[in-house]
Amino acid sequence: MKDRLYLYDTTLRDGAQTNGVDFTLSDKLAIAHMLAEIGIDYIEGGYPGANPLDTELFAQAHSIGATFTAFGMTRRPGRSAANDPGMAMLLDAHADAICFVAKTWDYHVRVALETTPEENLASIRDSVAAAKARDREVLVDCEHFFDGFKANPDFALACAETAWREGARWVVLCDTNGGTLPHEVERIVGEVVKRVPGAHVGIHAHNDTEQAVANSLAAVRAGARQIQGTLNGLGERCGNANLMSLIPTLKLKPAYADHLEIGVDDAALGRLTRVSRRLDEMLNRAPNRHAPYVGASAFVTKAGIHASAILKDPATYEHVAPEAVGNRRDLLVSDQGGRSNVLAELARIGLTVDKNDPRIGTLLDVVKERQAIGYAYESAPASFELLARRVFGTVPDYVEVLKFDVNVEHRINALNKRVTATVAVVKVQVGDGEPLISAAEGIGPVHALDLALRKDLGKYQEYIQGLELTDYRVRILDGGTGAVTRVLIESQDETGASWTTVGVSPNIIDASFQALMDSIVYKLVRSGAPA
Ligand SMILES: CC(=O)SCCNC(=O)CCNC(=O)[C@H](O)C(C)(C)COP(=O)(O)OP(=O)(O)OC[C@H]1O[C@@H](n2cnc3c(N)ncnc32)[C@H](O)[C@@H]1OP(=O)(O)O
Ligand SMILES: CC(=O)C(=O)O
Repeated sequence: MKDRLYLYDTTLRDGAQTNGVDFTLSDKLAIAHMLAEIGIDYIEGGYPGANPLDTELFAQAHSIGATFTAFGMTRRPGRSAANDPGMAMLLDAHADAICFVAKTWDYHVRVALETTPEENLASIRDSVAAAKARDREVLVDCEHFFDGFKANPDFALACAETAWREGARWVVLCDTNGGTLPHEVERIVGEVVKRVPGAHVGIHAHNDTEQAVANSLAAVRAGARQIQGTLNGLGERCGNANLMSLIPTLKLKPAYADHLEIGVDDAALGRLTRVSRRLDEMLNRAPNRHAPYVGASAFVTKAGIHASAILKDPATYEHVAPEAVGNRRDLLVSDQGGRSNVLAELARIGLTVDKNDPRIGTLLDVVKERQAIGYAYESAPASFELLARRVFGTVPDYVEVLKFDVNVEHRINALNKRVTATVAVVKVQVGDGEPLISAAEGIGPVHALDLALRKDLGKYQEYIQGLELTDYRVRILDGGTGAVTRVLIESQDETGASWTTVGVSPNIIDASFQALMDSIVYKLVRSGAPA
């Protein structure tokens, strides 16, 4: 029989304290449903009464499917629970549970609360009793517990024990300032569980030494049975324990999975990567590619020696299977790779090639030469695909660019306003016909060039109608022989497919033009345009 370990999500409360994060009400509702769907036991919605959004959330969020929890502080010193407006908001909120934050460090009681240790203990007692009287499940977040324990263990333990004896189901030990180390957490939680049963002890770790996940696991090793954390590690300052790392660890690592059970099933585990990306999308943040388990690079290898072994058996260089968390494996082609990376990439793009084909070596040499002058094929798979298809002779000569010209003019117009006008002209040869000349005005040189290029490609025009440039990134590189510019362009088409191409040149317009041309030719190849 496995021990049940409970997961408590505080994305909507501590996560809302993240610098740069501002949830809307619909974000909060969507996140709450997403958390319930993956099997999180407790969802802390926010702090009713602290702001109109959180108050409204508790009016609207019903039947979430997890224990929906309201957060707030214990009664203020010198007031009764019945006469504390903050407590009243908390007790009136439509929540299944109430989580009180309580002081447990005597220094904080003196300096921040400006009261006595006895009054703090009374405040914990009264607050828990008031919530119990309203039939709520009660949790007490013991703020600064670890720092408090180091300064005055008797007082910190008295606070935790008071909460427990008054009927709190959970006494949650908080590493509020995030400075405690795993061996300290394990030792201190070990002391707490002698006084409060581990089945009622939780951990709330902040990530200020990047050990919030390790600290949470250390607490579990010492007997704690609730972990508080957030999606993608959101939270005050450096964040909270990242549930996207904790959940797979608890599910997939025998040290935990063999004796502990969480509410997340295997199917939900397989949706974790999607959940993580969805949160970033809502927050308009670029996902952390290097996030453990769910990051885009978590199961990607550039190294040739690794790729060669992975092709034989992925377990050689993977600690868990990417599919378990809904992620995927990728072997990239770059200057760090060998024939195995190239073969894997050729298979991915659907080019069937004998593994002894000498052109594999040729392609690898070209990639390495071009990476040395600034190309980055691992970031521009569409340009790699074109390069590979050209080496294997499968890209038709669709379009030949005979000339292009960009003119940027800055002037004062008839209304006495300063204006900058950019015009690009492109001359291309398509098949045997007359050369085609197109001009376009854009908001900048690359925009103008893009518009002119795509204005008239003769018989290929119909294939590129839905093509759109969606991102443009420039980096100046110093390769030792003077600065060169690397341009990465992301494009999208009417099917929603997107791809990235690269151009490199000492001249930014030239680099952009190469990336634009690769994007167009890639689209023609994708669309199966005839030669
Ligand atoms: C470790 C954590 O993350 S705890 C959660 C922190 N999150 C937040 O603070 C976000 C939401 N907070 C808020 O919107 C506001 O701070 C409110 C509405 C809660 C309170 O606002 P205000 O009444 O204006 O008080 P203010 O924020 O200035 O100060 C907090 C007060 O609570 C008191 N307090 C702090 N913790 C506790 C506690 N655990 N129990 C009782 N009182 C407490 C402080 O001593 C201070 O009292 P004072 O005004 O007499 O000095
Ligand atoms: C409660 C809380 O967020 C903390 O102590 O860090």
